[in-house]
Order: sequence, then C-alpha cells, then structure tokens
Amino acid sequence: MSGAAKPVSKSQTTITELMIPSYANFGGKIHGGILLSLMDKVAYACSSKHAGTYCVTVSVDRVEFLKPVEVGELVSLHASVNYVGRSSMIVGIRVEAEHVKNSTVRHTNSCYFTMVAKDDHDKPAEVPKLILETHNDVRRFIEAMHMKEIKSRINEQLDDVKSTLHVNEAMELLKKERCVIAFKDDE
Ligand SMILES: CCCCCCCCCCCCCCCC(=O)SCCNC(=O)CCNC(=O)[C@H](O)C(C)(C)COP(=O)(O)OP(=O)(O)OC[C@H]1O[C@@H](n2cnc3c(N)ncnc32)[C@H](O)[C@@H]1OP(=O)(O)O
Repeated sequence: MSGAAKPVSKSQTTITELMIPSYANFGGKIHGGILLSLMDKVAYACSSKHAGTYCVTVSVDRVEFLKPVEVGELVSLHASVNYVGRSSMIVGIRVEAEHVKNSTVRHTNSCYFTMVAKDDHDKPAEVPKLILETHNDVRRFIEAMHMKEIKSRINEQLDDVKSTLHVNEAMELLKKERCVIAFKDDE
C-alpha cells in the first residue's frame, strides 16, 4: 500500500548545522565525510517523510566538493523529493555554507541520493505518487528521469568496456598517459 499522493512541499526538509572544529580535516577545512553524512541524514529525513516508511540509501550521485567549507560556517542542506518510481525516490540536495559574520551564503554543492522505501519485511515498498505543484517540481522530475536514463546507459557502456577489454591489446591507449608500465616478473 503506497497511500495517497503527496506534494513535493510536504517532505521538503532543511537541516542546518554549525561547523565545529572537531569536524575539520588535517588542512583545517571541513571533512568531506562529515558533509556526506549530513547529506545522507537529510536525504533520509526527506524520503522517509514522503514514503512514510524506513528508507535505505542505494546510490549517491554528483557529490563533488568544489568549494571548501570553513570551521565556524553554518551549513544548510535543503532536500526535496525530485522523482519517485515504484519504491525508489531521487532526493535532490542543495548545500549552502553561510559565513555568520558577513552573512554571505555560498552554494557549495548539489547532489542526488537515490533512496528506497522498505516495508516491515525489509522488501522494497511502494511509495506515494508525487504531486508536482510548481514548474520547478516538473523540471526536477523530468531532469531526474533523464539522469536515471543517462546513468543506466553509462553503466551499460562501462560493463561493455570491462567485458571487452584485453590489457595486452590496449597498451597502445596508454602511450600518451602519465603512467609507467612496470610489470613484475610473475605478471
Ligand atoms: C570525520 C570523518 C567521518 C567520516 C564519516 C563518513 C560517513 C559517510 C556517510 C556516507 C553516507 C553513506 C550512506 C549510508 C546510508 C546507509 O547506511 S543506508 C544503508 C545502506 N544501504 C543499504 O543497505 C541498501 C542495500 N540494498 C538493498 O537493500 C537492495 O539492494 C535494494 C536497494 C532495496 C534493492 O532491492 P532489490 O531486491 O534489488 O529490489 P528492486 O525491486 O530490484 O529495486 C527496488 C528499487 O531500487 C532501485 N534500485 C536498485 N538498485 C539501484 C541502483 N543501483 N541505483 C538506483 N536505483 C536502484 C530499483 O530501480 C527499484 O526502483 P523502483 O522501480 O521500485 O522505483
């Protein structure tokens, strides 16, 4: 049972967290693992609100740490269900870092978590349909459809490359690359 359709707005979730010194890496910037863990937390909160069940993370896409986050900044993670399948949901997350003293807000990352709703027997559970109330909701749903399709094409192509690759015949490909072939005797 998936229950009545729900609007995107009903499960939209924001988490804000202060970046404390213990979150820093050796370089003094916020550790990417901390940010990843916060992204997972907000993706879970958002997807489970929509599904009304426990959810698991299946796939994480487009996590790129393009701009460092500093200790003392407030990081806000805004999550929305962009797309629903039968049991899966694609949650879009926008990460922003706010410098409290000068009130500047930087968009540091956008990423996509695929979450699957689970029933009481740990099986994928059908989720409610998504009510698209704005043009943005429609745009995000269609973008997610494209993303799913492109990802599945990439996965197929990578499988093809792996299954057809013969290392000895592919050596030519490496000639201009910055690597040195140095097989040990027993290779
Ligand atoms: C100081 C430093 C600190 C460092 C600190 C670091 C912390 C860094 C934290 C990072 C955070 C990480 C994230 C952890 C978050 C958890 O720990 S959650 C737990 C981990 N995840 C899991 O355990 C999931 C394990 N997988 C499963 O349970 C099953 O494979 C699944 C996903 C339910 C699929 O089950 P299945 O029997 O294959 O079912 P099936 O009907 O075929 O698929 C169900 C749906 O999944 C979809 N699906 C299946 N596979 C995929 C896929 N690969 N991609 C997309 N969709 C898929 C299907 O398309 C289907 O969708 P619908 O058509 O129903 O919409």
